[in-house]
Amino acid sequence: MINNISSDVEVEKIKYKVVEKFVSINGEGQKAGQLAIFIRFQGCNLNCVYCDTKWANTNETKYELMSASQIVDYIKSTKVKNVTLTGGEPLRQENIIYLLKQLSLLENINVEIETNGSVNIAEVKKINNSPSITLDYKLPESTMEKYMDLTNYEYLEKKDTVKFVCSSIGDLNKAKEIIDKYNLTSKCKVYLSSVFEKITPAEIVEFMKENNMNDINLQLQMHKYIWDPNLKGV
Ligand SMILES: C[S@@+](CC[C@H](N)C(=O)[O-])C[C@H]1O[C@@H](n2cnc3c(N)ncnc32)[C@H](O)[C@@H]1O
Ligand SMILES: Nc1nc2[nH]cc(C(=O)O)c2c(=O)[nH]1
Ligand code: SF4
Ligand SMILES: [Mg+2]
Repeated sequence: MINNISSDVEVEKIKYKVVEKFVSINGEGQKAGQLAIFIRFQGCNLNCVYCDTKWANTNETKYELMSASQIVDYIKSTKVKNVTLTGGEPLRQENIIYLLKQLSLLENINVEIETNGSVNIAEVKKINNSPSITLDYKLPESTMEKYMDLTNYEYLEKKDTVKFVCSSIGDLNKAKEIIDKYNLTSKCKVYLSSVFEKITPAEIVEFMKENNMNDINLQLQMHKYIWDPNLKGV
């Protein structure tokens, strides 16, 4: 994290590793169906079995080094008002808090971060006009459950989302247990999503009906239905 940034020159030296940036419709989350700018950062501290962006996580991946002001200029050039920061794991980018502060100053721009649930969000929440957070809880079949930082649930606000990406009925049972234990529906939005081609949306709906899961949203990754699910940049 960078403290006491003293000059514009110093600030321009801070660079973020961007593996792709594009405009599409948001296929996920509270702004699903709306135009959004995607900034995808390189590298991740986890390795989920189902990860659909493993290519972004390797050291060999080509990336563009962008300063906060270059990212801001790109955002302004698109004339699109929703921004999704994703990856990889965006909150593992060095000095990401500085970028988030710059983005929080932009008028009429709505910023959200997709984060994996293992990184503490306390510093993000200290920012005025902080971005909304979509916080994954990595379920057993991801093999990454042991890394979840459950202290993050103290900071959740109505504008945030906890998302459970499910591969099986076992995962759904675990999601329900966590939702109930932390009373998540009273704190923020709660989404259930399917690992593409591992469990059908119909099976998730059946589970929701059987378990009276009110105040919870089923989420489909819309972009994977619109385009080839393996296509980058959409
Ligand atoms: C690629 S991740 C990047 C952000 C962050 N690392 C995370 O895991 O939240 C963005 C979102 O895609 C979800 N995702 C990744 N692979 C998926 C798949 N095969 N099916 C459904 N969702 C997937 C993740 O769970 C996460 O919610
Ligand atoms: N269209 C589209 N919507 C998305 N919403 C979240 C995405 C992500 O990879 O985090 C994503 C993505 O990759 N594409
Ligand atoms: S945390 Fe996100 S980017 Fe990292 S491996 Fe899991 S799904 Fe992929
Ligand atoms: Mg994606």
